[in-house]
Amino acid sequence: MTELQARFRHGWPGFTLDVDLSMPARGVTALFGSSGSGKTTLLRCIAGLERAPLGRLSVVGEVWQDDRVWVPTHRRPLGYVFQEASLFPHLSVMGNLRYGIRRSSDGSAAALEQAIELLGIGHLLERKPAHLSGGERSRVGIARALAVNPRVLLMDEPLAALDLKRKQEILPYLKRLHEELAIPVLYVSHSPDEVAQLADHLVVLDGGKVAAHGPLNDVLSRIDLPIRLGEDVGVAIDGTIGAIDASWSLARVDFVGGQMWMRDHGLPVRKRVRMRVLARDVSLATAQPEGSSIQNALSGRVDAIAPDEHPGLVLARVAVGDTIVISRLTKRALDTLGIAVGLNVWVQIKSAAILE
Ligand SMILES: Nc1ncnc2c1ncn2[C@@H]1O[C@H](COP(=O)(O)OP(=O)(O)OP(=O)(O)O)[C@@H](O)[C@H]1O
Repeated sequence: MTELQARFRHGWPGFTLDVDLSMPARGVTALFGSSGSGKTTLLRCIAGLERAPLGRLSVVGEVWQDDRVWVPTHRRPLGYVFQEASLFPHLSVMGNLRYGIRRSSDGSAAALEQAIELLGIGHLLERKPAHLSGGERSRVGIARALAVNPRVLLMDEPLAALDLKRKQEILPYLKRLHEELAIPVLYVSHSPDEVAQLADHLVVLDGGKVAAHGPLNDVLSRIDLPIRLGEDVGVAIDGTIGAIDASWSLARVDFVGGQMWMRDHGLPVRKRVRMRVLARDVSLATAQPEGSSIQNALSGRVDAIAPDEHPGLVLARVAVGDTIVISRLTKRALDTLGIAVGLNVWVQIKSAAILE
């Protein structure tokens, strides 16, 4: 058994968390859902801060809860990162990191060193928390959680308290965690953008239940989910930089089923990238577009159509080879062009963001 398996039924009057999930043993699983959907309650059950009767939890082969076993929180080798990193003001950064380790049996000098390196805080070790920026404090908070050499890292909206600039500053470090940590990371977020940048897997919670669960793009490309992302509906496509056209400052991203030209961000050929393609930036045509300023036209087939939040709009799911994109179009366009499931169409992608 190599993954994280969690089965809990737990709640209060008016709310029940009712989940039975298997999450991968490494990589970032994002827990996404509206306020009150049970994301924090699920993390707290995993941490042992809530005790769901008849619950079952095993983390990478080790049982932390079942009918007979209950490992108390302080014996669970886990890191928990909250919105606000509550550091001890009288201790230096190093003192704060060491304090976390002393309380755990699993912390090791190697884990501490790796955490300091991963979060890029080596130059801050002697500082007191009062002399750190919000972003630096968050990085120290994450390093402290990692220094105990956890078997799972739980992160509850670690960026929520930061402004946009600080978020941008810290995201590269979170991406490194995603690439370099060999443990499962459960990451609660309200932000579809953050989820698209960081997650490999996505769990969508709705009213305490799992509305969808699976590899990131399988879930993002579902257009039938009750939870709607509004302007943020879209997919994340993994690919590699296939070529650079220096004369036009463009980079070609190759993915399963096609290629797209995008603005060149100086990334080298063969670099793996993730593209975020929002449904509002994707239009459909029934004939191959000519004389269009939109350079990325891909041939695909409509495989589902669903209503959008707005009564005048619909979402169409299109398979471009093995890659799914979503287009948001008006009902009138759908009707006029005769777009229906099974129709071959041209997909025009006006813009896409490269998420390294
Ligand atoms: N100890 C508690 N006693 C009673 N109700 C609680 C308790 N903890 C949470 N709740 C309720 O359970 C529901 C789920 O809360 P939870 O914090 O898990 O949601 P969430 O998805 O993390 O929300 P948010 O995104 O706002 O943080 C909410 O309705 C909340 O008010």
